[in-house]
Order: sequence, then C-alpha cells, then structure tokens
Amino acid sequence: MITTNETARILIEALPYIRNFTGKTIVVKVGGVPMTDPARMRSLAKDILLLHSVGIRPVLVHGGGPQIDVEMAKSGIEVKRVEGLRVTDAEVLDIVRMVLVGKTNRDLVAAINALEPVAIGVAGEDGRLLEVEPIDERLGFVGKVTKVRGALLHDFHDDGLIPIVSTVGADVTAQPYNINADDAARAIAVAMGAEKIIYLTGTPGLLEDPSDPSSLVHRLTATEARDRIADESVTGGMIPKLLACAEAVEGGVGSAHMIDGRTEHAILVELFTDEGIGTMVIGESGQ
Ligand SMILES: Nc1ncnc2c1ncn2[C@@H]1O[C@H](COP(=O)(O)OP(=O)(O)O)[C@@H](O)[C@H]1O
Ligand SMILES: CC(=O)N[C@@H](CCC(=O)OP(=O)(O)O)C(=O)O
Repeated sequence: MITTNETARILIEALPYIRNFTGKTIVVKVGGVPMTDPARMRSLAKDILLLHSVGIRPVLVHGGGPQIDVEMAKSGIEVKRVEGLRVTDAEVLDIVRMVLVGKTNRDLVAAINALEPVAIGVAGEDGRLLEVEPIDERLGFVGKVTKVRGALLHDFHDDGLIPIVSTVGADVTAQPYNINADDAARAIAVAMGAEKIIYLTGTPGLLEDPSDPSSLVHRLTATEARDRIADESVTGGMIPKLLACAEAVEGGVGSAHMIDGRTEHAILVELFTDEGIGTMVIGESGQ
C-alpha cells in the first residue's frame, strides 16, 4: 500500500517534468500488440488525457498490424512481409483501411471520449495529412511519407483537441497507401518539432537477445541504432522501429523511446519520474 508521504513525493518528483513538458508536443505511437487488450486501451486513454490535462500537446499515432493479420486470415489471404513491411495489393489495402481507419482509430477515439470528449480521429489521407510516394513497386501500395501537413495537427491542439492518427496516407492523386506506423509517427514528430517520441510496443525495448527480456539496451545513439540494423542484430518489426527512432533524433526530436506498452501507465513513469524505462535513442552529442 502506497503511503501519503510516498504519494506526495511522487507528485513533487513529477512537478519539474510537468513544467518542462507543458506546451510541448509529444508523439506517442501505440503498436497493435498493446492494443489487443481493451483494459490496456482504457488505461492508455487515461494516460493520454492526463498529458493533455497538464498542458502537454499529445499526438497519438496507432498501428494495428496483428489486427490486420486477423482480418486477412478471415479472408483467406496470406500475410507477406519484406523487412517488416506488409506487401499490400489493392485487396490488402482495403483490409488495412477497414481495420486501421474503421476500427482501431474509432476504438481509441471512443476510449478517450468516454472520459472527456476531446479526441479527434484523423487518417493520413484526410486533408493529405500524410503525403507519400511508393517505397518499392514489389511492396505494392506501401508508402514512404514525403510531406506532413503538421499545421492541421497544431490546429487541433490549439482547439483543445487530441489528434489520434491512423497511418493510411495518400499520394498526390489521392491514391491511398499503407504506411508503417512507426515511420509515420517519426515523420509526424519531426514535422511538428516534437520534444519526444514514445513507442509503446510489445517488448520491453531493444533487447541484446530478443528471447531474453532482461537483456534490455537502456540507451544508444542514432549511429549505434543504425549499426545494429546494418549488422542484422535486429529483425522483423524492430527494423523499422529502430530506424524510425534514429531518424527522429536526427530530424531534431529531443529523444526517442521504446517502452513496454503492456505495462500499465508506462508513459507516465517514462515522462514524469526519475526512473528511465525501456530504450532511449539520443543524438550524437549524448543529450
Ligand atoms: N533485438 C530485438 N529486441 C526487441 N525486439 C526485437 C528484436 N529483434 C526483433 N524483435 C522483434 O520486433 C518486435 C517489435 O516490433 P513490432 O512487433 O513491429 O512492434 P509493435 O509491438 O510496436 O507493433 C518484437 O516483438 C520482436 O519480435
Ligand atoms: C507497410 C506496413 O507494414 N504497414 C503496417 C501498418 C500497421 C502497423 O504498422 O502496425 P504495428 O504498429 O502494430 O506494427 C501493416 O500493414 O502492418
């Protein structure tokens, strides 16, 4: 049982962090794994609302890879990925939009709005928030973000709203494209001049040995992150995630964090306490 003194100490410890982050943009990307449990989604909604309530400007970007896999299986379509990216033909693209824009985004918006009606859902193809180019024709409709209309998201914040972004973008002809949500979150954080980007994932962070959760890498630079991708010590979904962290700090975001989205209130511990959790990627100066 937490004592009154401990509660007071925690609040006092949080104060300088709250002061430091007030008025700043923090991008939180939640992966599909942490969202498989509705209780976790409700807990995430409380955390995001708390950030908003203390004057932080949060942008919640979500994935939904496992949820797309389930719908593809129901339709009897085989899942193919190349270096963590889903091969997306027109049929798969329909499923991606249905799941990300039609379901996952709505569930997150509803989870926050059940507490306070300040969440607004937006897809990357709305108002061409996320403009893309195809990455590689072998991947089909998979896009790399070339432009972010960040002003749209700043406007939502100015209006007291929390934008919840699903990462289906569009090219200049309005053709929709599937985007890796980690990379889309990175592009948004860079375009908005975010203070931090936080990835809530299905692992404790970057692991030396992916089968050993205690082998957590606490801190590394963007160059070290790129080296680990080059020497193939990370695989699957960790490749775009680690690359996104490196590109975020190289693009001017203060720091990028990968933390365990399955741990309740991990965002609050990361932001408001002296306890660093998960993996932090920083710029070359070590700051
Ligand atoms: N070195 C590593 N450390 C941690 N995870 C790794 C590593 N190498 C590969 N992975 C894999 O990457 C996955 C995380 O990427 P992904 O599933 O896309 O994340 P998300 O949970 O955000 O959707 C982990 O669940 C793990 O299977
Ligand atoms: C191109 C590509 O691979 N897009 C991803 C988009 C969703 C996503 O990134 O979801 P997670 O964050 O849960 O991994 C996909 O289709 O799975």
